[in-house]
Amino acid sequence: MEAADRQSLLSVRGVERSFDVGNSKLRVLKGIDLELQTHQLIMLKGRSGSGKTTLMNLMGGLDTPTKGEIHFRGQPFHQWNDDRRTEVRRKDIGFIFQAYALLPLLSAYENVELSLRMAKTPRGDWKKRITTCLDMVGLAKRMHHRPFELSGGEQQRVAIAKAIAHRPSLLLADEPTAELDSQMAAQVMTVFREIVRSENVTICMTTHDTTIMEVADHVYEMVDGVFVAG
Ligand SMILES: Nc1ncnc2c1ncn2[C@@H]1O[C@H](COP(=O)(O)OP(=O)(O)OP(=O)(O)O)[C@@H](O)[C@H]1O
Repeated sequence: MEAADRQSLLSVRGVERSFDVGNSKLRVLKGIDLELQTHQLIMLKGRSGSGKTTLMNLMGGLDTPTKGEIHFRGQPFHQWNDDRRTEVRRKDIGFIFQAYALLPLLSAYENVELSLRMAKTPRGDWKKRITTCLDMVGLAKRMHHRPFELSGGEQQRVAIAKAIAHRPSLLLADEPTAELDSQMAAQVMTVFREIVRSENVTICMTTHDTTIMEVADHVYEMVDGVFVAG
């Protein structure tokens, strides 16, 4: 992908986020600027507690900034109410967060189906899309297995299929390789690179793993609520 073919997807400008803790304010993000363009794989690194997850929650519209602006596809995300952000989230953003993990009683196929249902994708398109997504992550043969019948790496790949099924333009992944051994982590990264190329999606993920940072288009390093030059 040539840089000239990319377009702005998400822009974070001067973003701050504080939390009330008892009688005091905890300043977690202290002025963040970040630009995501289409067709990119971007990584956020930083020590535990530096504010990465807080930023990802803001980028995904799960939370709103105390100060600053977030524009998603040129729209003022930071000014929208919960309902409007939820609507965008269901249709145009995918998450691989612990809290959005697979439902244990549903098969891989049914887990992926769930995001199409939530995004109100026409039912007639489900089967083909679910099969395509599970195929993309190399799990077409195991689509009727439930999570407990799959390895950690396979479960994470089902989570990827689930997160991209509704064709989001942004995929946010919080530590998607943290629980995986290095071989499985490498597989997940291969899938990520492939879907950035084929699915018209931008991926922004957090990681502590320096070995996988090589495949990123850009790595932002967060230290104590601000980015430092990497
Ligand atoms: N809702 C909240 N209320 C109060 N404090 C919060 C809240 N959310 C996050 N924090 C605090 O903000 C700081 C940053 O947390 P955050 O989860 O963003 O860090 P992180 O860089 O993602 O760390 P990790 O790598 O461990 O996930 C922590 O000190 C955390 O306790």
